[in-house]
Amino acid sequence: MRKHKAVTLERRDDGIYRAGFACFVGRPNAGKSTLTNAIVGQKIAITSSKPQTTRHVIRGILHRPDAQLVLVDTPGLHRPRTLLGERLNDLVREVWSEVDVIGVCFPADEPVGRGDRFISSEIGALKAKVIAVVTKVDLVDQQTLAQRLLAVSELYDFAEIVPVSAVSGHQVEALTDVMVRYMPESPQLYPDDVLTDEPEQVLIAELIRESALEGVRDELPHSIAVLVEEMLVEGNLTRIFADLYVERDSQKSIVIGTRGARLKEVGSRARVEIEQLLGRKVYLDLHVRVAKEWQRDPRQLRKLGF
Ligand SMILES: Nc1nc2c(ncn2[C@@H]2O[C@H](COP(=O)(O)OP(=O)(O)OP(=O)(O)O)[C@@H](O)[C@H]2O)c(=O)[nH]1
Repeated sequence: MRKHKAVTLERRDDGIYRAGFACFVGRPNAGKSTLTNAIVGQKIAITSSKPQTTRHVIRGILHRPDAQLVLVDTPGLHRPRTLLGERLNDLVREVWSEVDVIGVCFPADEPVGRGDRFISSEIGALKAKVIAVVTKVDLVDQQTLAQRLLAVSELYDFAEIVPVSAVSGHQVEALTDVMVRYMPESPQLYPDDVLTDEPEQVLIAELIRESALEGVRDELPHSIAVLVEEMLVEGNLTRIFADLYVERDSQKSIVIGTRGARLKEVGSRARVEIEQLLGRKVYLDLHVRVAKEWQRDPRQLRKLGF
């Protein structure tokens, strides 16, 4: 995933080392997290077929001999209905003002819509170079792709428009090349071996959250938060104690399932992922707790890391 030989040789000719920050934005489900993972080559952001599951700003770092690309993964911008929604939007704007390149993602398998127009109208006055990324091109035929590219080009004066598929890998390298081209000349920003600067606990909490969201009803995603309370390393084993917060008792029963069957599934699925992340054996202890209306309560939000 991180081999960019041909490109690297070409870049090195100009002898300039570039480094900087980039982020992908776009409507929910546009494929931002999957693309971030495809570029960095390791599962660091959380993907899900449910919209708006990426909450924390997670950075993935692409290291090349000629450049370093720091990817900042933001939650989707949306109409805020709760305090959490407002904070998420503030966070998105903060990230946008700090990056060198913004890649606006448009899923090739859906027509350009109101959400896309809204986002394109919000990115105008920033210092960053704005490029368009047409994602999931493996899902459409050439004709549909051509229509999308045209519709996207009419939305905004993008510096570039790059069609990609994070799943097949098509054009992912070309995309990183374009992004690197817009990075400023800069010394290396992070040491070679750093892939993300998110603390382990946050990544683990996100993996648990992703697992808990699988197969639940559409209204639940925003109501689940996960907090890793404790991690104990014992020889080859890491014991993790985590709390899964929901807003109402009824949601608690959904998450737990009949005689705890669902929670057990959530736990085993998450454990496999966490073991992959840590490269160690994991014992996972999950508790479901009700924090009434946590999304509207500043104290609870702070406790849960927002
Ligand atoms: N076929 C195909 N599916 C993709 C591709 N990229 C992403 N997907 C799928 O699209 C869905 C959404 O992808 P995500 O990466 O979670 O999208 P996102 O934009 O980060 O979503 P939010 O966090 O909700 O904003 C997932 O089910 C992915 O597997 C792609 O290149 N091809």
